Amino acid sequence: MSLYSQMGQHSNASTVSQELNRPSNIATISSNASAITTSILVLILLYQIGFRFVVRYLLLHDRPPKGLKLVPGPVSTIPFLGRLHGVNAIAPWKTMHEFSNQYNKIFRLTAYGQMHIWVRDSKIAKDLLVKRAAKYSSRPAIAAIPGAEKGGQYLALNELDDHWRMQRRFAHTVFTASHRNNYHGIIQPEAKRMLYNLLEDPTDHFKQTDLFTARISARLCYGNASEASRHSRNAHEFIPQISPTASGPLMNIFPFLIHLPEWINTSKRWVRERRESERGLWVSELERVKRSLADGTAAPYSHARTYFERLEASKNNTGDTPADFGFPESEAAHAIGMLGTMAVFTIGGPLYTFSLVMTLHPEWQDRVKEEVDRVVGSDRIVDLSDSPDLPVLRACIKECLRWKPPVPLGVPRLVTEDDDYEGYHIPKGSVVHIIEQALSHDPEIYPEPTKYNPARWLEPEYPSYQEPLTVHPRLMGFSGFGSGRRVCPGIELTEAELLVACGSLVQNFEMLPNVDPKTGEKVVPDPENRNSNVIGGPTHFDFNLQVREGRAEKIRTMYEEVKDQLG
Ligand code: HEM
Repeated sequence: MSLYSQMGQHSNASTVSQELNRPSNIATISSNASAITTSILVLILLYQIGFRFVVRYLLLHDRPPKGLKLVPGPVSTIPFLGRLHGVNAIAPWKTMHEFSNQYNKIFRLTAYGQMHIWVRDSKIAKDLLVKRAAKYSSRPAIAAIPGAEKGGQYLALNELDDHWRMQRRFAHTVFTASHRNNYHGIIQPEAKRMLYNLLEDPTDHFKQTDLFTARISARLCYGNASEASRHSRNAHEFIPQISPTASGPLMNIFPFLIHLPEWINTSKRWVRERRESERGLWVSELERVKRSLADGTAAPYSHARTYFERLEASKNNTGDTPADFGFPESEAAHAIGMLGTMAVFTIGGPLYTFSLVMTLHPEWQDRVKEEVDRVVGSDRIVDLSDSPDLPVLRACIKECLRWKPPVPLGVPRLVTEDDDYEGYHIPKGSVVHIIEQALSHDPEIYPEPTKYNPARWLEPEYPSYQEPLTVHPRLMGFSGFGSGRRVCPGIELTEAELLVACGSLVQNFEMLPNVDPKTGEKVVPDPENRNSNVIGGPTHFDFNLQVREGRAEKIRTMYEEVKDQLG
C-alpha cells in the first residue's frame, strides 16, 4: 500500500484529488510525505524496541539457561505487573503461605518485572542464605526510600558493601558488650517504671509497652531516654515506609509512582519529612553525647560513647588499642540511630502479643504466674539471672513469636549472581523471601500450628522440644530471626527485654477479657487484628489489666527506689 493510498484512508478522497491537481501544493505534498515516512519509521522503530522489550525482558528475561528450569509459580495474568491481584494486601503472608502450599516449598512470583522467589522450607532457606551466602546476602532497593540501600544509612537495608561490613562489626561489638554487662542494669528499672505507669493508668498499655522498648533503646544508644518518644515516633513511621503492603506508601507496590511530583504523590513528602526529622534527631543525639563526654557528664555506657572512645583511642594509637570502626561521625549518626530504631517495634510487637495471649489463655497465665511467684518471690521483679528457672515463661514468650511471627515474610534478600539450585535457575537480581509464617507453621515440626500451645517447647512428645529446659526454649537459633550473614543481631536483647517485661507483667497484673456491661458477655480480643507492616504486631486491643492483690504498694515502692536513675 502506497503512502498516498494510506493517506487516502484517513482523508476525504475528493479533497485529496483536488489538492493533487494544484501545482503549487506539490512541494508541500512531498514534504508531508517525507514527514509521514519519518513518523512511520519512528513508529516501526518504537514498535520494534517495544516488541523486543516485551519479548526479551518479559519472556526471555525469565528463560533459564539450557538444562535448568524456572522455579514454578502462579501464572501472571497482568503482563509486566505480574501476579499482584489476589494477594491479600493487609495480610500478604496469608496469600504467600497458601501459594507455598500449592507449590513444593519454593515458588516464583513476578511483580512489576521483578522476579521474587519465595521459600517455605528451612533446609532450602539454609542452603541459600547460609551455604550460598556469597550470592544471597544483599538487600534490594526500597522504592519509597530511594538510595536507602547505599551509603550506610540503614544497616538493615544496606546492600552488602563496606558500609554494611563496618556497621555490622560495630553492632556486634556494642551488643556483645551490652549483653555481657547485663544491659548495664537498664532493663529492670525501666520495667519498674512501666509497671508503675500501668498501675496509674491500666488502659494505657499500648503506649507503655512501646515506651518501655523505646526508652531502653535510647538509653543503650545515647545513655539518655529524654528523646525516647521521638525515637518511637520515627520507628513507627519508618516501618510502614519500608513495607510493600497496605500500611505503606503505594510506591512500594507500584514503583513508577516515585516519578510523580510530591503534590500528586503526597506519600513522597511524608517519606522526605520523616527522613529529614530523623537525620536531625540522630545527629543531635550524637552531638549531645559528644558534648557530655567533653564536659564529663556522659552516661557510663552508651553505643555512641563506645564509638567516640574508639575513635579517640585510635587517634592516639599506641598499638594496643583496637582500631576505630572505620566510618565517620556523619555515618555514626545512622549506624547508632538504626540500631535504636530497630529495637523499638521489633520487641514491642511480641510484648503486646504476650498480653493478648495471656488474656486469651488464662490456663497459661496461671502456669506462668505460679512459676514466677515460686522462683522470684514477691520482693523483687524478674532478673536475667532467673532465666534458667523460668522455662514456662520462656516457652510462652517463644510461642508468641512462632504463633504470630513479627516478621512473617522475613526481610528480603537480593541475589547478586546467577545461581542454579537443584536444577532451578535463580537469576541475578531476583529477590528471595523466606516465608517465616510457613516455616513456623510447618505441621511436621509444629502439630496443630495455628494453636497457641507453649507445651510444644516443654514436653518431649513434641518435635520442637529440646533439652535442657534450663536453656531451652530460647530465641537464639529460631527461624524468625533469619539466618546467615544478615541474621538479626538483636536476638539476645529481645530475649532479655521480653523475659523481664513479660515476667513482671504476670507477677504484678492479671490480664483478663473485658466484660460487656450490657450483655455480661466476655469481649475477647481478636488475634487476627494485626498491622500489615513488614515487621508487625497486633493492632491496639482492649483488655482488663488488673493489679494483683497486694502488688500495688510493692509497685510504688519499687518505682520510688529507681525513679532517680531513670533519666
Ligand atoms: C522479636 C524481635 C525481632 C525479630 C523477630 C527480628 C527479626 C529480624 C529478621 C527476620 C531480620 C532479617 C534477617 C535476615 O535477613 O536473615 C532481622 C535483621 C535485623 N535486626 Fe532484628 N529482629 C528482632 C529484634 C531486633 C532488635 C531488638 C534489634 C536491635 C537493634 C534488631 C536489629 C536488627 C538489624 C540491625 C537487622 C539487620 C541485620 C543486617 O541486615 O545485617 N532486631 N531481624
